[in-house]
Amino acid sequence: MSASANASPALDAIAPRDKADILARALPYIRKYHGKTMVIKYGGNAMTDPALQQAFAEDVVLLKLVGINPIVVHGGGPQIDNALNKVGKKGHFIQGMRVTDSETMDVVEWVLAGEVQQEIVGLINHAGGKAVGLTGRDGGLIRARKLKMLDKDDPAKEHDIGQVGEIDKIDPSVVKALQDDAFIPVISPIGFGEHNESYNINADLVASKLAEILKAEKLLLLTNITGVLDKQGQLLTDLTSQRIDELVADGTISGGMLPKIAGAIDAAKCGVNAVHIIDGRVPHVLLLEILTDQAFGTMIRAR
Ligand SMILES: Nc1ncnc2c1ncn2[C@@H]1O[C@H](COP(=O)(O)OP(=O)(O)O)[C@@H](O)[C@H]1O
Ligand SMILES: CC(=O)N[C@@H](CCC(=O)OP(=O)(O)O)C(=O)O
Repeated sequence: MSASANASPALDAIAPRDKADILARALPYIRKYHGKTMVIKYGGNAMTDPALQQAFAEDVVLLKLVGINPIVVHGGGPQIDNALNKVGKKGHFIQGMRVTDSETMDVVEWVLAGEVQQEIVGLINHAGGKAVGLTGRDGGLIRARKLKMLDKDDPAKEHDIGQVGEIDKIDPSVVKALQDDAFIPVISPIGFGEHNESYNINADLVASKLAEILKAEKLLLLTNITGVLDKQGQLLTDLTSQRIDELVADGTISGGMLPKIAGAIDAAKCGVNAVHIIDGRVPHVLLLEILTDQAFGTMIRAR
């Protein structure tokens, strides 16, 4: 494919000098982030449009080629729902986590580690990168245990949500080896337990923990909304731990945003410099977020 295959009339209309200026403005960011790790959570809801998927893959490859280390953790909630529907089952969530009986676990594994992961790997490789798909089993990456879920209104009450895991330990050696060797790891959020059983782990929580363990410079959680919204639907551009507690307590943050925000705040508290929840529906949002001064979505700060 020639470099001009992606040209658009709008881009062609920009004067050469302005084009050069736009490219040159990325230099300070490339210098700042060269050699740094960025953990990117690619949400299942953000990966439904082919043009956006291609833009995502191009961004990941470009970051790698300028010396930044992207690590992709993918979700696939809607894709799992579709597969469950085909076998006559309906997805059911409690506090943002999928209730996972053993039949559902089988579907989760083949959808995430099969269809979804391989599609992302294929797109990145087609864009010129060297992506490698992993699950938490590979190289002993994610050891997990059964999640103990307490009811958010009544902590004396416990929900049994089946084979949903919480992370026990991350061994990042396989990820480090791959990233040092010019590969781009693409990780499915599946862990293994002490009896070799599989666990379904929320992808935001995997991305957050990996960002912490890898001492990532940034954690970017790509989703299908502009960021965290208040009760009136306005974007909240900056959130602290205390404000998040209030928004969870009064029900402003719910559903899939609950594990996302929990992971984000943990990563921020554990030293990840910049944690952002951003809109994966914006084409090339990764390049815009990392290599320009454009602010996107919600930034999460420990204090
Ligand atoms: N306060 C909030 N601000 C923004 N989104 C919220 C909020 N509370 C709940 N949500 C829901 O969380 C969803 C994002 O979580 P989720 O569907 O799990 O996305 P992903 O697949 O990207 O992880 C949003 O689309 C929205 O429906
Ligand atoms: C326990 C749990 O809920 N696991 C998620 C894993 C996939 C995921 O996190 O996908 P998104 O990022 O697209 O929501 C699930 O089964 O849907």
